Amino acid sequence: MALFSLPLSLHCLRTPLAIPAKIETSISNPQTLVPDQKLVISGGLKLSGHAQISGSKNSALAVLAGDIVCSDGPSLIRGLPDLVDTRTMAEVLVSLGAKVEEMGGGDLVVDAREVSSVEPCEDAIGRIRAGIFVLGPLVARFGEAEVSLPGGCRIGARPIDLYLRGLEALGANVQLRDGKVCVRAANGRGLVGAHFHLSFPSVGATETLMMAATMAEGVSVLTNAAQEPEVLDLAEFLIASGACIEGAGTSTIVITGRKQLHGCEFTIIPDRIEAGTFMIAAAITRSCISLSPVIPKHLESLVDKLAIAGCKITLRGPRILEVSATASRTGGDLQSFNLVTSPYPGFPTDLQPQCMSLLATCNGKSKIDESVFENRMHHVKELQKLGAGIELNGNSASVEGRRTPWWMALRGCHVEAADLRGGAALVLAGMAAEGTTEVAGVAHIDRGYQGLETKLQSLGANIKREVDSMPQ
Ligand SMILES: CC(=O)N[C@H]1[C@@H](OP(=O)(O)OP(=O)(O)OC[C@H]2O[C@@H](n3ccc(=O)[nH]c3=O)[C@H](O)[C@@H]2O)O[C@H](CO)[C@@H](O)[C@@H]1O
Ligand SMILES: C=C(OP(=O)(O)O)C(=O)O
Repeated sequence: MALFSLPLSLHCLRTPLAIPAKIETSISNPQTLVPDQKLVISGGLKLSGHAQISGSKNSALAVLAGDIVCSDGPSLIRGLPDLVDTRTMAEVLVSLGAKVEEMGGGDLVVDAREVSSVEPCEDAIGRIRAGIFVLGPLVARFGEAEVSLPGGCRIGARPIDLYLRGLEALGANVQLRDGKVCVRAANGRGLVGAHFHLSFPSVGATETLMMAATMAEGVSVLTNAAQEPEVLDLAEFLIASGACIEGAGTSTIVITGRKQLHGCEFTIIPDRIEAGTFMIAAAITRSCISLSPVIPKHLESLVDKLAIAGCKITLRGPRILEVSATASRTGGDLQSFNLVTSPYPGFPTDLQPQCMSLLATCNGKSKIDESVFENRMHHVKELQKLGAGIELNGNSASVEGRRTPWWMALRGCHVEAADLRGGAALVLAGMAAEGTTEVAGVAHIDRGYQGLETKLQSLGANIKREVDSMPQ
C-alpha cells in the first residue's frame, strides 16, 4: 500500500488582471515526465480472446475532484484505472491536504477531511486537463480557490470561460493573477444557487459547476448541460455523498445545496472510450473478440457505425459484448461510413482518430467531421506516412479506403503520437499495416490506457514497448 505524498511549494502573486473573454489554457507535454518510449508493432495478426476494460479515466478524474467536497469522512473509490492521469489527480488531492491510499485492485481511499489548502500543486495541474475540475469543489467548500491553468491533450485552445462565467453566476468573483484563476465567493461566505445556461454543453464546465453548486445556498439550475455518462457518474458519486442532484445525464440539472457532504463507497463506470478502442481493434484486424465490463448504452453510436461497416456486435451478457468482423454482414470486406463527432449521445470525439485508422482500411470513401475540438487532426499526417489515403480540409477529413486485403492496406513505418487518442489510432493502424510500425510518444497513450500493449498482447497482437533511443 503506497501513500501518495507531495510537498507543497506554491504561492500566488497578487497582481490582478482583467479576465479575457476566453482564457485559453496552457497545454503540457507529458513526454517530459517519463523516459521516451515507443511501441513496436508487427502488423497483420488477427486477434482473439477477451479484453478486460478498466474504469473510466474521465469519470475517475471527476470523482477524485468531487472528493474535495466530502469533508465528513473518507470515501472508498473502486474500479479506478491505474493511469498517469489518475495518479496525477491523486497528487493534486494530496497537495491540498487530502490523504490518498491505494488499497490494490483499483481501490483507493480518499480522505479529504483535512484538506486545508485552496491552492493545488501547479505542476500537477499543468499536466492534466481535469486539474481545473478542482476549482468548483474548492470554492464550494472553502469559498475560494487559486488554481493554475490545466494541461491535457493539445486538441484545441480549450478555454475555461464557461467554468468562470458559471462560477460568477453562482456569486463568485473571478480574477486571473500570475497565470492562476483566483475565485472567491463574493459575499465572503459561500456560493449562492442560480440559473446558468451553458452556451455549449462542455463536460468539464458542467462537472465543475455541478460540484460547485452542491454546497451553494439554495437551488441551482444548469441548462444545456453535458449529458455524457461521466457527468452522470459524477452526479451519482455526489448523491451517494449526500448531495441533492436531479436530472444529471439530461440537459437540465437541478442541484439543491447542502451544508456538508460525507464520504461514501463508489464504483467508477467502465471506460467507454477504452472499450470502443478495443472494438475498433477487432474491426481493423477483421477479428472476433469479446470485452467486458461495458455499458452497452454508452457505446450505441459506435455500435451503429461498426454495424454499417459490416461488423456483427452481440451482447453476450449484461456487460459483455462480442465484436466480430470476420464475416461481414455484407458478404465482403468492411464498408466505409461517414461520421461527425458531437456531444453525447452523438459520436464521441475521443473515438474519432481510432475510427479514421479503421476507415483507411475499409472499402470506399468516407468523410469524418470533427465538430467538438478545433484542432484534433494531428494523427492525419502520421496515418498518411503509413500510406493512408486521407485528405484534410480544416476539421474535415476525406478518407479513401484501400481496396487491398486489410493487412496490406497500410505500410509500417516510424510515427509519432501527438495526443492520447491519436496515439491509440496509430497503434491500431500499426496492427493493420504490413511490416513493422513504431509509435513514439507513448507517454500520451499512458495518460489514458491502462496497459494497452499488455491487453493487446493477450489478444494475440505482436506489440512491445521499447526505450526510444531516437526521440523526435
Ligand atoms: C478529463 C475529461 O473529462 N476530458 C474529456 C472532456 O474534456 P473537456 O471537459 O475539456 O471538454 P469540453 O466538453 O469542455 O470541451 C468541448 C468544447 O467546448 C469548448 N469549451 C469548453 C469549456 C469552456 O469553458 N469553453 C469552451 O469553449 C472546448 O474548447 C471544446 O471545443 O470532454 C471532452 C469532450 O467529450 C473529451 O474529449 C475529453 O476526453
Ligand atoms: C482529450 C482527452 O483527454 P483530456 O481531456 O484529459 O485531455 C481524451 O481522453 O481523449
